[in-house]
Amino acid sequence: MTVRAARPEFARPVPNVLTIAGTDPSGGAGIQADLKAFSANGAYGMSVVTALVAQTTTGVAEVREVPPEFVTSQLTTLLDDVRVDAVKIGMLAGTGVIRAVVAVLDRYAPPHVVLDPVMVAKSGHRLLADEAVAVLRDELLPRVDLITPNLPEAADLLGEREITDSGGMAGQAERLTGLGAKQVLLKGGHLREAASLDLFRGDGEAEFLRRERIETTNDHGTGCTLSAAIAALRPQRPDWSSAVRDGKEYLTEALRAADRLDVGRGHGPVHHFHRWW
Ligand SMILES: Nc1ncnc2c1ncn2[C@@H]1O[C@H](COP(=O)(O)OP(=O)(O)O)[C@@H](O)[C@H]1O
Ligand SMILES: Cc1ncc(COP(=O)(O)OP(=O)(O)O)c(N)n1
Repeated sequence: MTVRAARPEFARPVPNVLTIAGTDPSGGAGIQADLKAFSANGAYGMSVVTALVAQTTTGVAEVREVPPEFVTSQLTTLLDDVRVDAVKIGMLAGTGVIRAVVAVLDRYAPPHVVLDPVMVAKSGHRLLADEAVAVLRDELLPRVDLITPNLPEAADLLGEREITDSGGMAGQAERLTGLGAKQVLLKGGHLREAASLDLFRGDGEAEFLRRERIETTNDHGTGCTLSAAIAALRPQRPDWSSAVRDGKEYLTEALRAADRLDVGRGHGPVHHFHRWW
C-alpha cells in the first residue's frame, strides 16, 4: 500500500475565525461573504448574526435588528465552548448591539479583532443608526486591533468632510489613531483614481497598497470580503502588515474572477474561489 505524505498546507493548524455581522440572502456581503472569505483563506468560519437584512444585488429592502440580549446569548454560548483565534466585526445596526459586543470583548478578550465600521450600503440604505456612530467611535473602536473604514465612514468617525483624493489619506489615518484605533486600513475604493488604492497605518510608517482597478459591476461586498480575509489570515501571518497585504491580494483576485458569476441584476458579488480551483 502506498502511503501518501500529507500536503504541507494540511499540516498547519486551522484557525477558528468568527464574524459578528448582518446577513445578505444574495450571498454577496455580510455574514455570507465573510464565511466564504474565511474558508477560501484557510480558516474555519463561525458567525453571530446582528441583523437580518432583506437585500440583494439591487439594494436593501428591509432591516430587522436582532435583540441585543440575543446577540450576547449567541456570543457567550459560542465563546464558552470554542477557542476563537480572530474576530471580524461588520454591521452592528444600533447602539444596543454595539454595547452587547463591547461587553463580550471585555469579558473574553479574543485576539486579532478587525472592525469594519459598516454604516451605509452601496445602495444608500443606512445599516448603522445615525446616533450609534458616536458609540461605535467612543466605546468599540479603542477595543479593536484594526479598523477598516471606507472614506465616507472615516469622515463620519472624524466629523470631517469626505476626502476625494489620496493626498489626504495619511492625515485621516493618523487622526483615526488619535481616536484610539491601534491600526487603520483606510480603503480608497471611493476615490476617482485609476488604481485601487488603500492606506495601511500600523505601528510604523503608513504604507499605500496599490493594485489594478478592476472594471466590473460585480463589486458588492468588497469591504466585507477584505476585512474578513484579513481576519482569516492574521493568525496565519507574523504581523498585521502581511495579513493586510495578502487580504488585499485575495480581494483583487476575487474581483478579477467576479465576471465568471451571473448573480442578480445589480451590483453582483465577487467570486470567492479557492486557490486550487
Ligand atoms: N473596481 C475595483 N477594483 C479593485 N479594487 C477595488 C475596486 N472597487 C473597490 N476596490 C477595493 O475594495 C476594497 C473596498 O473598497 P471600498 O469601496 O472603499 O469599501 P466599501 O466596500 O466598504 O465601501 C478596497 O480595498 C478597494 O480599494
Ligand atoms: C449585512 C451587510 N453588511 C455590510 C454591507 C456593506 O458591505 P460592503 O462590503 O461595504 O458592500 P457594499 O454595500 O458597498 O456593496 C452590506 N451591504 N450588508
